[in-house]
Amino acid sequence: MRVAVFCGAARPADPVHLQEAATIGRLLAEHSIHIVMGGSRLGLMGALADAALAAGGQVTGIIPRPLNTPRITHPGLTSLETVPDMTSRKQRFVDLADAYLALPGGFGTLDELAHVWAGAAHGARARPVGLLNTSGYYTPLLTFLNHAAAGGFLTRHPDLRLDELAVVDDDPARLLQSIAARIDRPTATRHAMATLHGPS
Ligand SMILES: CC(C)=CCNc1ncnc2c1ncn2[C@@H]1O[C@H](COP(=O)(O)O)[C@@H](O)[C@H]1O
Repeated sequence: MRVAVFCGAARPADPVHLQEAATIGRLLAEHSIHIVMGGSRLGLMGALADAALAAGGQVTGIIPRPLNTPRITHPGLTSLETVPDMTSRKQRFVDLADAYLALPGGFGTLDELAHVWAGAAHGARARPVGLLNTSGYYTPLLTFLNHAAAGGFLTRHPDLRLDELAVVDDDPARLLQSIAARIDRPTATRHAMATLHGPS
């Protein structure tokens, strides 16, 4: 089972975001969930990958060729795929992932989230999306999405419900548990993720 993780490449103002990225990386690795991510050593991406690899996890980086430099690319990933550009990378995330997780991030993270939401809105097979809402980071975005839904802008696909867009939690283990409950995949994987308990 693979989870695509979207998260910031920048150094966050509050180091709690790096700690939470590391916690998510470790939890995914401990439950043998293969991580697919942007492939960078920078920011939350680096913290997540370092922790997952230290816990024996599998981490695949998908990196656009122009960004594949020693300064940017994580040197220890279990596999690295280069793609021509950012657009191809977003498609690879969709091709590979059984679920998506967004940690705090900037335009790149928002772009990746919007890509999967837009796909679901236009009828692509919906897969669970989790938002790690550390310190309420995503609360303003959720307020905006409710505003957009109230304005009638998110309902192009008749089956799309706003509460299905994302599972939101500020606790990494609880978030992963909620995602696990929604994954339309083999029971063994669901069972592995369902053993996640509480913050650690
Ligand atoms: C110095 C420089 C150009 C660093 C950028 N280095 C990057 N390396 C790998 N993936 C990235 C990079 N920047 C953005 N991304 C993608 O966009 C997201 C992060 O962008 P952001 O920091 O949220 O906006 C990640 O999920 C990743 O898939």
